[in-house]
Amino acid sequence: MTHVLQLDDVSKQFRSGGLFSARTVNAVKHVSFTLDDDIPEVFAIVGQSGSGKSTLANMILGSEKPSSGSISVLGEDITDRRSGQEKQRFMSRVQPIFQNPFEAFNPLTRIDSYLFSTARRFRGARSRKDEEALSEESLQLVGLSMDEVRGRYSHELSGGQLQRIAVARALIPKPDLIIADEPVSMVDASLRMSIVNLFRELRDQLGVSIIYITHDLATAYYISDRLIIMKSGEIVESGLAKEVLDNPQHPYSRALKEAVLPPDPERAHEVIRLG
Ligand SMILES: Nc1ncnc2c1ncn2[C@@H]1O[C@H](COP(=O)(O)OP(=O)(O)OP(=O)(O)O)[C@@H](O)[C@H]1O
Repeated sequence: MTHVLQLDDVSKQFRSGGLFSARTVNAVKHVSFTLDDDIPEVFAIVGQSGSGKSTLANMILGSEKPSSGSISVLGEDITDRRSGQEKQRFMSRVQPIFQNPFEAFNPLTRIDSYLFSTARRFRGARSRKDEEALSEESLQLVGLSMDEVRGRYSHELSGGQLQRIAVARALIPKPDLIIADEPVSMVDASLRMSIVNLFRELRDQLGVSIIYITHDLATAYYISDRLIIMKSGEIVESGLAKEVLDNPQHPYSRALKEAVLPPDPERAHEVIRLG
């Protein structure tokens, strides 16, 4: 069986401070987990600020190198990718969605040009007609259309629309895995559920796996199949979302659940709607 993603005993240390006050931060400690190729899923990484979620995401995206351990995507170890071609192939398989859509899109650049350049780079589009067709196909998957996006700039669209466009852009290369790092924290509370629900729809329609990184246990419980809970760089609990949240074992997971979920977790979505 191939794995979409396999992390094996991954750790990351950062050294910070000056020459005489240097200290080591253990941002990620001995993290292992696997996402199987034949079972697309929404996999949540949950933890509070500083728990190591973004460092983990950056290592999976290849922008940080693990200090130890290995990461492989579809059976290929990503830590020793060399050529530009290999990098390009990897990027088409693993696509990111960032936290702040207003920062992800330059205010002076038309939004459609991000879609068009992704279509050229990853799908070999040669004409405007091809770029439009591939962009339209992806926008339709997120409930938008080229007519709503064509010629517009980021300030003319809402945070929710921009984040949907970011998802559409990430879908153009036909990735196997999407890494969404706090994708709804900058989006209006009333729109959050519709965006996170989109991840489940994409899992079912396209068979793409999604790593949903969040500090928000309620949305994670509501949309993910499996989750891991991180604290100080370590996984303190992992398993099927429902089983972990219905019966948390670690004191930290229990405290987190009590802090954010109503007594009846089936009603988690009500809390989310209230924001
Ligand atoms: N480049 C870096 N240099 C030094 N320390 C870092 C660096 N990046 C992260 N850290 C430290 O590693 C730890 C984990 O940070 P990380 O950003 O991964 O956590 P997080 O769970 O994503 O938090 P947040 O939600 O606030 O981004 C923190 O103590 C952070 O200060």
